[in-house]
Amino acid sequence: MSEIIILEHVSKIYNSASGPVIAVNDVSMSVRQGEFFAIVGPSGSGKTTMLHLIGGLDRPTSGKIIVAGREISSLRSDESLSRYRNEIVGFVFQMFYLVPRLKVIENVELPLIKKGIQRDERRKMALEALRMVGLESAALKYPTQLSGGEQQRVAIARAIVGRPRILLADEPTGNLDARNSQVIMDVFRKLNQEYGITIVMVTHNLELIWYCDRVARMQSGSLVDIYTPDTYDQLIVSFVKKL
Ligand SMILES: Nc1ncnc2c1ncn2[C@@H]1O[C@H](COP(=O)(O)OP(=O)(O)OP(=O)(O)O)[C@@H](O)[C@H]1O
Repeated sequence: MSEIIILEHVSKIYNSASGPVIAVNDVSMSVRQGEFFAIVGPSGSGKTTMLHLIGGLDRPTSGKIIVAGREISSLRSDESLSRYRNEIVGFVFQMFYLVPRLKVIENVELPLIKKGIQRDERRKMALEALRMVGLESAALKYPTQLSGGEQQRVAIARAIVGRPRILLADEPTGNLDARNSQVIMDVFRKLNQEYGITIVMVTHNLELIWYCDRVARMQSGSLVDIYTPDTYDQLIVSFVKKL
């Protein structure tokens, strides 16, 4: 399996009013093509910052980030980072960020308008993305007519409509109950296994790690360890000890 995301000695320091904050501290790791990868850790440990660095939403202070063969840490202009985001990654957040006055299918089409894709093709691609998340039948509804879990599936369809190789998800089940969280994870598993999309997910919820191939644990900006299913018990114990 080849490595689609490589981080080499990556650090991110924010300058806040109370002085510099080391959000990510000298992290080196990689994610393999086709992997379902999670990042866990307590609040403030640097998980979201890691995801933003991988997704080109932010730039590292030092270190190298290579995604799909491109060194994104050396991209200087906002345009080149934005092009990278449009071509390679899709984002899903805890909030769904759907436009309430647009129909579901129109919400899913939005990233394609930015890419200049024609209407008929857009419709086709959006319907296919909705089919991939099992929501084709909701295409003509409005977001407010859907449950929270369904709205998150629409947000996922919007994230994958441009066929990204990597899906980055930040607490994607944070606003959902256990049942809907499970549905979302089943959708991720399908996208990962059937469509080969590499997934990197940040989560607080340790129940979700069982869906993942590997899990990185962050603590105070540092990568403490990487776990595989045969060592998830140790990961859970390390969390319980902190309670
Ligand atoms: N734009 C910013 N300016 C200043 N400090 C920041 C900024 N973004 C993040 N930080 C700080 O960096 C550290 C890591 O934040 P980050 O959001 O990555 O953690 P997290 O593990 O995702 O936390 P949570 O689980 O609460 O979302 C925290 O101390 C946070 O306050």
